[in-house]
Amino acid sequence: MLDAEGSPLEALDRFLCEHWWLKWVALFHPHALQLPPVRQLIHDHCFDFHTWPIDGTRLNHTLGHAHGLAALAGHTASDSGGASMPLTGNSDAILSLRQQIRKVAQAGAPVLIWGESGTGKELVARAVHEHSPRAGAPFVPVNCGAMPASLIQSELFGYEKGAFTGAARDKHGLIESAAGGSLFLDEIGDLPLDLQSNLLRFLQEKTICRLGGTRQLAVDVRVIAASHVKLSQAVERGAFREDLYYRLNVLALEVPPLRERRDDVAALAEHYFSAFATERAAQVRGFSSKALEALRHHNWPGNVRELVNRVRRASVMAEGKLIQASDLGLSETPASAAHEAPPCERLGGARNRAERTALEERLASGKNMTQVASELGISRMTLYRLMARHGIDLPSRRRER
Ligand SMILES: Nc1ncnc2c1ncn2[C@@H]1O[C@H](COP(=O)(O)OP(=O)(O)OP(=O)(O)O)[C@@H](O)[C@H]1O
Repeated sequence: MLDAEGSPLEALDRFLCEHWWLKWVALFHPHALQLPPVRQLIHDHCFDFHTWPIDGTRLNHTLGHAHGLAALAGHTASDSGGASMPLTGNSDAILSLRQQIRKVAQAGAPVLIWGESGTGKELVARAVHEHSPRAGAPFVPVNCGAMPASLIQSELFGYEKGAFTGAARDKHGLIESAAGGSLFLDEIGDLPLDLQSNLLRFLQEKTICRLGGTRQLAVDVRVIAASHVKLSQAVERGAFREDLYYRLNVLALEVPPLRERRDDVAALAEHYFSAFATERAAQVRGFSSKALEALRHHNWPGNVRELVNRVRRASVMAEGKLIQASDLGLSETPASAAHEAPPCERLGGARNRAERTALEERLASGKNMTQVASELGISRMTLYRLMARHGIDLPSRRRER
């Protein structure tokens, strides 16, 4: 329960973004509801809200309802074998992604998730489902890239007895298994063109026809699709139907690569270090600072999946109390490289510019080198070294007399 009286709403908003997977019930004084930011906060984050004085019966009802839905979501996640774990990370990119997921979850339109391999697209799809009104119904993941093209049709749409040799009885397809819930079509770009037409028909008409069948069966399923290739480019190449692309691309979510949200790396590493607690070597207590630095500077071509694998391996193989960079299969970041690497680049660049400006301003004053060095608080040797590094000439008038 929240009482926003006197709370800085921005901090509250951030807190709620970070704890987005909980179902919040707000309690306000009636006059607070006049404030647009409070109304926005309720709209963005709350399952329900109440005003003083509390109506016990209504509150009991709300809490029971919220608890019931949360329990259902928990069961669905474990039934489908998936982790109901929230997205780890507090980078601006992840905060904004969580906010978008929460909004998208409430709508009924298809969702298209784009991101490099291993960035967490499936986790995002599960999160959309678990925060949607469909949370109590199944989440059915299908990897279109991993399934032989010849099987996809019958797997997705099912078949009727006698549809082909060996079809001894009617079989529900995966779309029907997801009834009331969400169907996650991973690597949708790999779906053969003829099946793209069938999927488009399903999205338009909300009915399916089993293989070998003639009846149109109504099925209520929300489609969440994901791709690691930009589908707009696949459309240009003629590999993906343009009409299907527009149907799917109503609500688009982009999951950024890990190298663009390095602030999340340490949190993810700690998270998975704890998650592998039962299988790790008993003496291992955590990461050395050099290991954390190496993690931060690695470029993560395999994104979060690569991080999970490296941390898992290191947790098992580490011999000391602390995981070293070598246990993670990474080389230690040399001190100089640490300053050149992308996250420090901007700071390094700003520092360089400030240094050069300070040098040029002092040198322009026409004072001799001893005076300039002393005003800058450095030795004459350091001054010469810095001038050489910045390529600043040594004009004769500045030369030491
Ligand atoms: N923000 C995150 N917090 C915790 N775990 C994450 C996060 N993002 C990804 N993971 C983990 O990284 C692994 C890869 O994630 P996922 O399978 O969702 O990626 P993907 O983008 O769907 O990959 P692909 O395109 O190869 O199917 C999983 O083990 C997932 O749990």
